Amino acid sequence: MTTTGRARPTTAPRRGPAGPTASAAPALEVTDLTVRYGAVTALDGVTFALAPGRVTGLVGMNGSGKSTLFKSVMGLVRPTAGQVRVLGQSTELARRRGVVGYVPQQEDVDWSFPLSVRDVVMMGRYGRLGLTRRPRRADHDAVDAALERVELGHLDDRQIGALSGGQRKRAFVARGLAQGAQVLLLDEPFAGVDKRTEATITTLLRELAGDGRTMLVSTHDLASLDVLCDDALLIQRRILLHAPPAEVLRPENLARAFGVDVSDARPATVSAPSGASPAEVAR
Ligand SMILES: Nc1ncnc2c1ncn2[C@@H]1O[C@H](COP(=O)(O)OP(=O)(O)OP(=O)(O)O)[C@@H](O)[C@H]1O
Repeated sequence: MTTTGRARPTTAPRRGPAGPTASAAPALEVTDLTVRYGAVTALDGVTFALAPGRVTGLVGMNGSGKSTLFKSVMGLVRPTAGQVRVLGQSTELARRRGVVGYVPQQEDVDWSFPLSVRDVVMMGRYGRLGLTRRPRRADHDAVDAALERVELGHLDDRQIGALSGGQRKRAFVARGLAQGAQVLLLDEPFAGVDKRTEATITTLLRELAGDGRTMLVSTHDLASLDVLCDDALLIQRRILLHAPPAEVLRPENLARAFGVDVSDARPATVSAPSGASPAEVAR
């Protein structure tokens, strides 16, 4: 399986808003989810469902609740109200069974920690290790397969912080694969990576969706939204829109989410000279 160096895909395979898997049970179902941190309401009645095998972008300004949504799906924050089901299971069960995986934001990780790439990917197997916590043949095989899938097999002994930004993201995707995650949450996987690396990660995520995995990806890179995603969620504490990328990128919809006129955000005109996306400019 080769992903590195592939040409940038021109667009995500179109499945339409309903798609062939629309009749399948949702891979991720969020119902009336409200999360408050003291006086701050981070999420307010969030409701949506994702069908299996789709890549969905999560688009919203800073502080709109994207990370809180991810943490809720991972069972790391307790909802004030509402519920989350992953493949029909509670968040606690889904996390224990490893069916949901998380690729964190760059700044949420201590990269100086003395762990190799292989150690990080092996973490995906922790839920399956016996009392001895000693990996068995099947665990090593799963880690090898995951590393190969993301093309990091040759760097497995390297300290995790000694990887490039894009390689670090791929290492965490591999952790999710080793774990057997069917639902992957990726928190800004394109932050700080160059265009070529972005294309490599995009191709990898599209391949994983082709296998039937479901991905929710927060991104400020609006120009690439329709290359990566089948659908997008526009969020501002609540879900403003759940639609194909072209619809979400309509200036009037972006203006609702960002509170300013970001009409330059249309894909054809989005490449601002600074390289910053309109969403980043709008911060
Ligand atoms: N632990 C916390 N305690 C109090 N308030 C919090 C906490 N975590 C987040 N918030 C607040 O909740 C709101 C949503 O934050 P969240 O981190 O989910 O947004 P985000 O969309 O991920 O932002 P960004 O794009 O900057 O990562 C913000 O107003 C934030 O200040």
